[in-house]
Amino acid sequence: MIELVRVSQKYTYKEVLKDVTFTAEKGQITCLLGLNGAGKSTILKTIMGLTPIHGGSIRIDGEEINQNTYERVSYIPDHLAIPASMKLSDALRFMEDFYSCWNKDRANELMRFFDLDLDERAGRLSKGTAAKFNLVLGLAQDSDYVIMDEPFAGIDLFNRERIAEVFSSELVGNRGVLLTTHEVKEVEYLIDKAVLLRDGVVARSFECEQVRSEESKSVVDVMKEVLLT
Ligand SMILES: Nc1ncnc2c1ncn2[C@@H]1O[C@H](COP(=O)(O)OP(=O)(O)OP(=O)(O)O)[C@@H](O)[C@H]1O
Repeated sequence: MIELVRVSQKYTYKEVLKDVTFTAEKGQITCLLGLNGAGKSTILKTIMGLTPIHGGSIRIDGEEINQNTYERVSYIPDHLAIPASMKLSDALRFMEDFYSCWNKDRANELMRFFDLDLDERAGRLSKGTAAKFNLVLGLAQDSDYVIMDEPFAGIDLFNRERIAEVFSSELVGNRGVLLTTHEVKEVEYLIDKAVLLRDGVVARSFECEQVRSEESKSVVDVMKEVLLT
């Protein structure tokens, strides 16, 4: 389980996260939701140790985050971070050399799943194709958790559906997924748990199925109630 306990974070004097507490479990898709600037990307970066925290703690399967825990978590940022001139085949080779947890078979399977061309260069990919290749780079690592920042941003409906398919496939399997998205209406059927953030504070976190059955509300209904009032 990824566990944040009373995490706070500041950029210079601005307090961006305040006492953030929630968990993201293995085998579940947990979604961080909130308006622009609520602190979603900052939370993902703190879990990956990319930005320091000023209070609280972050644990992965009970262990405080450290160099070893990063091996268990793969991070898919909101942009493809490889040189534009690099061929996809070279990027895959680079990842294989760099990551001991790289799963070559899964990488090949994902390339086929998304129908990606090994000879294409990163800089020539459309936004949707770049997003798919970004998922390949993240999901081909044998990690226990996958963290994704806006995997659906700017992607057309049909490509979004193709990307969403991967979440319920063996390619994600029993891993824990923590993601952010603004496309909640379209993908809420995928989400097990929602964590609503308002101005760096967890305003509510809930199991989506429970809210559907007990309160007859969708995730968007709860978001409107909690974030817009
Ligand atoms: N490097 C930085 N320096 C200073 N402030 C920052 C920095 N990065 C983010 N912030 C501020 O932290 C707050 C949270 O930003 P963050 O990117 O985490 O929000 P978000 O919920 O992911 O937003 P969005 O939905 O627009 O992507 C914002 O007020 C933002 O201006």
